Amino acid sequence: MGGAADNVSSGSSFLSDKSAKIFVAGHRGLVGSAIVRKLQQLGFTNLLLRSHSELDLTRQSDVESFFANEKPRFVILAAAKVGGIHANNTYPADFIAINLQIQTNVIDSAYRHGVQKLLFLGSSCIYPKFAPQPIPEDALLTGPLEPTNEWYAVAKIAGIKMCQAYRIQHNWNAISGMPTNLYGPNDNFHPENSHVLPALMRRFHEAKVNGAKEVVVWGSGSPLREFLHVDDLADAVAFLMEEYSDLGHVNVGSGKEVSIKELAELVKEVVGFEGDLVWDKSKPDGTPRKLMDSSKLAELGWNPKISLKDGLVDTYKWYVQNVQQ
Ligand SMILES: NC(=O)C1=CN([C@@H]2O[C@H](COP(=O)(O)OP(=O)(O)OC[C@H]3O[C@@H](n4cnc5c(N)ncnc54)[C@H](OP(=O)(O)O)[C@@H]3O)[C@@H](O)[C@H]2O)C=CC1
Ligand SMILES: C[C@H]1O[C@H](OP(=O)(O)OP(=O)(O)OC[C@H]2O[C@@H](n3cnc4c(=O)[nH]c(N)nc43)[C@H](O)[C@@H]2O)[C@@H](O)[C@@H](O)C1=O
Repeated sequence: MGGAADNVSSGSSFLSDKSAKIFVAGHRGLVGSAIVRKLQQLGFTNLLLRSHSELDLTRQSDVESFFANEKPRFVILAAAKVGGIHANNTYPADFIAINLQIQTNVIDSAYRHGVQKLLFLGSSCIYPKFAPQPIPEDALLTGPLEPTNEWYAVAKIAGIKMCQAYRIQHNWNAISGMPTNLYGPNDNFHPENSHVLPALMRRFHEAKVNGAKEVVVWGSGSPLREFLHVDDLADAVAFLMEEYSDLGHVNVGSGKEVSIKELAELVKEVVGFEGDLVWDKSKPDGTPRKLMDSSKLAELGWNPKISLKDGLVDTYKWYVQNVQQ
């Protein structure tokens, strides 16, 4: 099959045709749902959406038939096996296998069925555990990974490299964005398998409602993390689809870091829990620090807008209206 090489030079912009067919893979998740909201705000009218039960992206022949039949013009790949430190550490086989399957099937089928441009989403965990801070894009593959999520990270690194390889060999327009830790509406609030921010929001909320005196928080509280509201990420994705078509992956962060202790205090305040924090030091801390250098994206012309405090207030409002019992 011919692939999409001709489309790289077609020159038409992402934003110029609001009737272009765009496949948003993973549209019911945290990131995919924010991207759908953003594209709808921008006026796109032809979004191609399939739930996991309608199309299992780990099934190569189903993905192949889907692309052959639907022939989307753009693809944003936000479907993945995703979880926090505990899930990554407990299900390493799922995190490496499912992610390799999804991204390999989608990227290869998209190329072979004439997709004009694809954006792959990785994660800040691709970088070495002890990378220089803030972490520049060229820190990739310069040292050992954080053991709690190396399986997921290896899959994500393979995704970046696959996009680069298809660009080099086929002149195909595949790009990669590396978001920092995200949060917002439609996050996963599972008590064990979620990321820290939704986990704490739920735990503090339930403690407040039940009149509990204390809440357990994992680890030492000292690790530093950078958080970005998912609506900012969705805005950056639309920006990259329009403005960026090159080999290197692009960091997408807020540029602001907080310790897990500071985050816990902030979530506690936003939720309105008045009890104490108890630290469970038997749980892993993970990477000590993970602040990305997002100056490449800033130089291209994009910057985040939503502060952590405002984003937390917005997310807690959403949680109370949509998730809590
Ligand atoms: N959340 C974060 O903090 C960060 C996320 N990212 C990246 O952003 C992307 C999206 O993450 P996020 O939105 O948080 O994850 P979510 O878990 O919220 O959403 C993932 C989506 O992928 C779908 N999916 C999973 N497996 C399959 C499958 N086999 N076939 C079809 N669909 C599938 C899920 O559907 P279902 O729920 O039905 O299984 C869900 O809609 C990922 O690539 C992730 O690596 C990067 C950095 C940080
Ligand atoms: C986005 C990124 O997310 C994962 O990496 P992580 O940044 O370590 O993610 P996390 O949100 O799960 O934890 C952050 C910190 O917070 C502490 N912590 C406290 N209390 C809870 C708690 O209740 N739940 C969780 N999950 N963590 C807690 C926890 O011990 C850790 O020190 C990757 O696996 C990978 O998926 C990835 O790319």
